Amino acid sequence: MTLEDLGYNLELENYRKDQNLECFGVGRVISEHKERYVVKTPEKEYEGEIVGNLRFTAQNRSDFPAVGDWVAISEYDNNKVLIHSVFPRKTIIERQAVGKQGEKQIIATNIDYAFIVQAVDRDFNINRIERYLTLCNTSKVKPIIILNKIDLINDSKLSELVSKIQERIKQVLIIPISNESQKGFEKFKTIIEKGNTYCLLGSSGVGKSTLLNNLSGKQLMKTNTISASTNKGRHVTSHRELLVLENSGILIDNPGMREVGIADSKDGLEITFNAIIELSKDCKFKDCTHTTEVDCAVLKAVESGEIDKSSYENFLKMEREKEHFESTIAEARKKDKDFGKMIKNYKKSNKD
Ligand SMILES: Nc1nc2c(ncn2[C@@H]2O[C@H](COP(=O)(O)OP(=O)(O)OP(=O)(O)O)[C@@H](O)[C@H]2O)c(=O)[nH]1
Ligand SMILES: [Zn+2]
Repeated sequence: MTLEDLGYNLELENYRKDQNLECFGVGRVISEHKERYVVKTPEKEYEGEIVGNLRFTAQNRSDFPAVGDWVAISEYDNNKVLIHSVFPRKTIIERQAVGKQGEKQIIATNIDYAFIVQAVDRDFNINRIERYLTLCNTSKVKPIIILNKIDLINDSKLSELVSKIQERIKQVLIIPISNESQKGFEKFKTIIEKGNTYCLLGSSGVGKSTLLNNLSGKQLMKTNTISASTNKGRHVTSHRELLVLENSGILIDNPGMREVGIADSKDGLEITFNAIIELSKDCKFKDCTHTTEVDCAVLKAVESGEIDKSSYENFLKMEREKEHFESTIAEARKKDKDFGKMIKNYKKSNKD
């Protein structure tokens, strides 16, 4: 295995030279739990710890290493390294931090492509695909739609579903597959390229773990088909969150990725709902909400069928969520500021 197999490239190497990091080794973070990292190099997997300087200069959580990061390291014990710095990230997938309104948490970095996995049975829902697409657009990760479990339907039903998606989502590759019958896998495997990093997005039960096992050629993730326990259908997550696939490519799959929603998606929404955004320039009012206004170009297009009604409703829903999210950030910032002011006044009054 080489560093390139792990996704290393010339751009990263140039950065390393520019920053005079050549005295350090290079590795990729493959898991993180409470500031304990596992760093992978072509030779080994190390336990990683960040150096004090990195901790002290960190402005916030996102300056700490995350799964997918390239880091400058030095070995200090047989299986241990110190992490000195984090290389610039090409892409970032993040979500709202649990319990912390308006704060973000990085789930993974440097992902090139996301497989948006959806099953053709009960799970099939184009709104949900749009949701994940928006996340991809926000994160600058390129999307590919994987339609799974096609063994459950016939070919004509499949082409019906594919054209339904294509009506609303243009220019995204759709690959129908079945883990069960292995149909579609040959084509699927050809799009996975060496040096590229992928992730799996999709709701619970669509077959992500099964797919991962199929791609890795090993049983890495336990899928529970029969489970007597209370948490039925839950898999046991293996320790490695980044793995090098059998033939080529790197796949990141961690618990956070499975719970990801939409965080800050302004630009993302604009790309996903490009047609709506374009039309809204023709609305009579600049601040048109496209709900009740007269001479609203968007509403007109929905009426005439030019814009899909469900796509429009999904757009409004995501806009509302985004606004809510942005106002919680603004509130949190204001609180911080007020607190800062209070401290300042306090210090001042103590001086006087
Ligand atoms: N018929 C059929 N069933 C499948 C296919 N792929 C996966 N399954 C089944 O779907 C169920 C859920 O699969 P998982 O791989 O655990 O789904 P997951 O997306 O990892 O779900 P979480 O672990 O909850 O996120 C299991 O019972 C699988 O055996 C398929 O191609 N066809
Ligand atoms: Zn409008």
